This record gives sequence, structure tokens and C-alpha cells, in this order.
Amino acid sequence: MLLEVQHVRKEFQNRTLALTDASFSVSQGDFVSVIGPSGAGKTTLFRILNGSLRCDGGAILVNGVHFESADRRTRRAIQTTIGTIYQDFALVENATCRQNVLNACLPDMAFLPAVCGFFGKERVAEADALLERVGLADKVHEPVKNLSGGQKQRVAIARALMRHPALLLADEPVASLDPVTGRQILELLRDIQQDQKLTVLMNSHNLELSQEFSSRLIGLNQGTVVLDAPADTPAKEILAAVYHRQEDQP
Ligand SMILES: Nc1ncnc2c1ncn2[C@@H]1O[C@H](COP(=O)(O)OP(=O)(O)OP(=O)(O)O)[C@@H](O)[C@H]1O
Repeated sequence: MLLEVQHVRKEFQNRTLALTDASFSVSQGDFVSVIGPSGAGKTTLFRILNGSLRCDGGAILVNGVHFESADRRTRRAIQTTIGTIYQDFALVENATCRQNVLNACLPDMAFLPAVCGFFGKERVAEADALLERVGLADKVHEPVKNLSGGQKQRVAIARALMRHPALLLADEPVASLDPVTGRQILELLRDIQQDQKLTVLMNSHNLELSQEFSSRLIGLNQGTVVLDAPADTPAKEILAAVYHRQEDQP
């Protein structure tokens, strides 16, 4: 999946200009982190990329197809190739791990099987295999509410993979986790990314982890891309380019 973000602009109704001119591209199989101070526009960018928010200007191309101006059908088809995991996991707490992973299939199912929860043997087997892949083979029937934060993020990763995404958006995936668990989740994400040649775009406040796990950094400040550099760029250069005020530094 090749993702091109070209001069994207977003102004909210209250006239906040969250994105002024964001441009960058991501090649297939890349692990790229978007960094920047609070309010830089990172979440807004991710919401536009996962289709939950429209931009006001510019273009987003997914494998050469215009995403933001596509008709509903094309937009939906592109959206199925994009998975998202969130800081707060966004799981159904009372449902089991298996059920949460299977829920990823609901948008593609006919009304009756979806309402009756009839997913079929193949989907169930795939959900269980994904739970095994993320290290939760023994938690298939466990309600999510009984899991730790790290285990919940593993379920969320399995749910995202259930839709066979080409691009995975990871929106602050380890912000709610302790440092050891956060690192384990990023190691898992990197293993999966490398196995499946998945493209990962991560939004993170943690510069050290972004540098360790990604190959490239995109720095946003006041809605504009102010850095597009290899992840091993010296931290001093990154801080100077992206975090203009000392109090914003991570
Ligand atoms: N729904 C909204 N309506 C109005 N303004 C908004 C809305 N969502 C975000 N903003 C504003 O847009 C700007 C960018 O916000 P955004 O959440 O994208 O930043 P961020 O880089 O993700 O910040 P953080 O790291 O603190 O999560 C901020 O000034 C924010 O107040």
C-alpha cells in the first residue's frame, strides 16, 4: 500500500486550523511514526486517514486512488484496507476476545447473519488463529473486561488483522500501557508488520519508542509537516525541528 498525503487541510467549525498543509508519503511495508507536540494535528490526521473525518483541502491517495473525493463504494473499499488500533482499545468489554475479533467482520456481512452473530466456521477459526498469533490462545473465551491493558491491545491488533489491512493506523497504541508492556506491544506490531509486509503509521508522544520501532519520522507542528527524516536522526535535531517550545518537548 502506498499512501500519499498531499497538502491536506482541516479547519474545524470553531475555526481551529488543525491541519494547514500536511504532505508526506508512506511506502508499502514501512513503519512510520507521526510525532509532534500536543495540538499539532496528529489525531486529526489519523481521523481523516481512517475515514471518520473529512478534510477541507488537499488529497489523500491510497495506491493512486483519491480517497477523500471517491464515491461511497470506492471509499468503503479503500477503508477495508485500513485498520486502526487506539490508545483506549475500543473493544466491547463484556464480549469475549473471540467475539471482539469477529466483530471486525460485521460491516462485510449480510444483515441476518450479522444480527444473529452467525460468523461461520472459517471466520471463527481465523479469529482463533489471530488470537494465537498475538499470544492469547488461552483467552479466546475470556471476556475482555478480565484482561490487562496489554492483553486488550493484543485483542485490538487481532481484530484489526481480521480485516486483512494493508495499512495499520496505530493511534497512540501504547500510551495507556506501562513501559515494559508498551515495548512488548510494539515488538509484536513490528513482528507482524515484517511478516505480513504491512504498512504501519503510528501516532506517538514517545520519541524514544518512535525512533526505536519506526524507520521514518514525520514531524507535525501547527498542522504542517516540519520534519520527514530517518528514525535514526539525532534526537537533538528532531527536537529542534519539531518541538519549537521547550515545554512541548517529550
Ligand atoms: N472536533 C474538534 N473541534 C474543534 N477543534 C478541534 C477538534 N478536534 C481537534 N481540534 C483542535 O485541532 C487541533 C489539533 O488537534 P489534534 O487532536 O489533532 O492534535 P494532536 O496532535 O493529536 O494533539 P495531542 O497530542 O494532544 O492528542 C487542536 O488545536 C485541537 O484543539
